[in-house]
Amino acid sequence: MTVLSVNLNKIAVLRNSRGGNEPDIATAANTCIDAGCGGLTVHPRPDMRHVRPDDVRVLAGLLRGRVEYNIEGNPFAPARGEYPGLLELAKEVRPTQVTLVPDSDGQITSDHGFDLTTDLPKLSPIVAAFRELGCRVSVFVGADAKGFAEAAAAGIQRIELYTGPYAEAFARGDARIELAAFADTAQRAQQAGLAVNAGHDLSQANLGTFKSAIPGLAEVSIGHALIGEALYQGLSNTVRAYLDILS
Ligand SMILES: CC(=O)[C@@H](O)[C@H](O)COP(=O)(O)O
Ligand SMILES: NCC(=O)COP(=O)(O)O
Repeated sequence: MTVLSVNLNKIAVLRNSRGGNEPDIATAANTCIDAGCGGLTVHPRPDMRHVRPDDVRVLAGLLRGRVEYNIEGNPFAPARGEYPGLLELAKEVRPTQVTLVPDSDGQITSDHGFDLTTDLPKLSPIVAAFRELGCRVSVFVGADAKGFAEAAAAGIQRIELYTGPYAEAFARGDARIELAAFADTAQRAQQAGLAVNAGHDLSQANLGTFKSAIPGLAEVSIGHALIGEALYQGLSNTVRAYLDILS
């Protein structure tokens, strides 16, 4: 069974566009949990465009003992203003999982993973710090990733496959090359003892094909497409509700 972890960043983006608290991230979280998701994901960034540190804290209280909590971010991004840094946030809220992503400042969204063959020496101490807090540690990587045995020895427990290139190829009509690369990477990671997560631009259109190609896929985190699809799938009901009020 692959866990669906719903990424709530886009709820925060919509809310932040106006200030105030609508749409409310706690209501969205409860709705996803009631619908049966196995986890919730947030990706706070120092620029505060998405989910903010206070959201991370509110969700921690709301989720505890109900579903898994996955916090994504760059562990090397320094504290800035209200953003205390990923390790400090994890110290406060003790998520189930942290997913380490090498986002640079100002990046619109995540577009690459860590290179385990060169980044492991700098990742190792921070991985140990997260493990000491009791967090499962996953590292965001691309389809060409290597160095899994060394990553496992450093305490990394999972990889998250950056599926953006797969989603693009699928949209172009032929993702066979990308799927084969991800399947090979997943198998090599699993053979080294790492579990395999995946995420970025997964959607109702492309998820089934991806899941079929990756046996043992542990978790998918999905936000952008899922929230967009929720608008389409809920829009007619909502228009009808307004018409009822006006009738
Ligand atoms: C690591 C990853 O792929 C996601 O965390 C993604 O970056 C989140 O999406 P947003 O760009 O919507 O914050
Ligand atoms: N880790 C990927 C994630 O949380 C969601 O990515 P996206 O579905 O918003 O592209």
